[in-house]
Amino acid sequence: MKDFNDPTGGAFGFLPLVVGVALAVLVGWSMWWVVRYIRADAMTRQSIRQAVRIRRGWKRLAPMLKLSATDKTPTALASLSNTQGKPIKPRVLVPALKVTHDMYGVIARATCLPGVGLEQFQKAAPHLADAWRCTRVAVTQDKPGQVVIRGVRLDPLKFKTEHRPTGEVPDEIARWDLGLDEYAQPVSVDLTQVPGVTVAGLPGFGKTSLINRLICDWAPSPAIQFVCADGKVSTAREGDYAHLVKRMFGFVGDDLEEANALFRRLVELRRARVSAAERILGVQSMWEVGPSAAWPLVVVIIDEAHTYFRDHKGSDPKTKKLAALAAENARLVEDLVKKGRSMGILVILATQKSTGDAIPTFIRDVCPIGLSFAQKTAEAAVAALGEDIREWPDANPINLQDRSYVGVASMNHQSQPGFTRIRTPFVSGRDSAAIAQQTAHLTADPADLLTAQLPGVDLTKSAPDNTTPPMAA
Ligand SMILES: Nc1ncnc2c1ncn2[C@@H]1O[C@H](COP(=O)(O)OP(=O)(O)OP(=O)(O)O)[C@@H](O)[C@H]1O
Repeated sequence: MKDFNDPTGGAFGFLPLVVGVALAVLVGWSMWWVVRYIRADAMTRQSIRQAVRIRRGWKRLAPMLKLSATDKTPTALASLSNTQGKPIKPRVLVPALKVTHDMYGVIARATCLPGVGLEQFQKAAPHLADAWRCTRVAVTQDKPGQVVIRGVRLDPLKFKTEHRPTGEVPDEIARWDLGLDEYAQPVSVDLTQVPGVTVAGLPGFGKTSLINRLICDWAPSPAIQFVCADGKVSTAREGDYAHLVKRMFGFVGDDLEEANALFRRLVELRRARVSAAERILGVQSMWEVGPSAAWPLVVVIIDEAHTYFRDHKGSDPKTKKLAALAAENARLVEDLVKKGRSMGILVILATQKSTGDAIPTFIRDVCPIGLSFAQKTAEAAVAALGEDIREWPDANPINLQDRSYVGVASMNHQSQPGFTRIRTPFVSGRDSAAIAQQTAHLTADPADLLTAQLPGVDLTKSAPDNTTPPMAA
């Protein structure tokens, strides 16, 4: 019954209930954390403890690192309550910090303050790394008024990872998931509108595994077709692509003449597509409408590319013929890289050779994305990634020669300055074989798809750019 003499209106009657609810929430929250902690692996537990330490120490650490601001203007409340006219102490503002964790370390989000923004946090990053006991700390800004501080306790580049392809059609066409960067953030590149990619590196450091992943992730899409020239083998039954060949509409080994015929066939496909684009797609660039099963993105993989381009020196007829074939191969591949993009042709060139002629510079320089696994010399790194790598010593692939860096590559992307180091995952031969088997029925020759859509039309005649290069002597 309501007590009309109680001036609090009976509010204290609810106090036990409120306290009870608050305690229940606290116990529930603590239990949730304990369960989370117990279920986590050893590395994640360390990160949880690290995150707790960071939260606890932040109020003291921030002013020491000049990551605080002093507000000298008294608040309205302080002015009102200051009846004795004493000087009011300025307030020290500390950025609010929210910290989450993962197995490698912590991700903290801090609010900016007047005079304390991205620049100040970036300057303080080495000291934050020391105070938080991190191998490295990076500060970025993902929205105004807030910075993201990524601290890694362990070097993500040194932890081997594995990727198991799902066999599902990718959500986004032409997105290449590469792995994790040095801050354990996922790295992927958009290969739409990209004419070519180069992949270099010492033997056995992960080039093939990287390309395997691309094929396995993309193979379930009928809008993508693959073709391969592998200079390391003589037949498709040998080597790294033996199990993937089922998902390829063409394959050649180290025979220069056969490779030449394949490259010519692809250049002819490019020309036929140029003449058919308006009629079939209604636009001049495939990327305006995107690839489809009828007009698929053609991924041309040229592995051990130096086999096809290397200079053959000698005056005997056989050597002369090889030299002419190699020169023509380079011209044909240059054509594909320079003119294939808008027609939906993407060329991926891989090589373990570390000299400038492995992938001719006139081809390398038109490939906007370059990746290099370990290299032995500075010159080899330049041959793989261009002159700029000299200015980025931390990312130079000559520092990746330790076996713990098998699977780690340095990448440059023409749209961004600098280089990113990436831990790429291992893809097992068994998994890629299974994907190739499951998706083999999707394999189709893009030239046949084209003629099926325009029966009776001679696309080689109507092509505006129909001068097929002369056959090698
Ligand atoms: N991303 C990776 N993570 C861990 N280990 C890897 C990775 N990639 C490759 N490896 C290991 O290295 C071995 C060689 O890899 P891969 O065949 O991809 O090298 P490669 O650079 O293509 O060599 P080559 O130039 O001789 O063809 C693999 O069998 C595997 O044991």
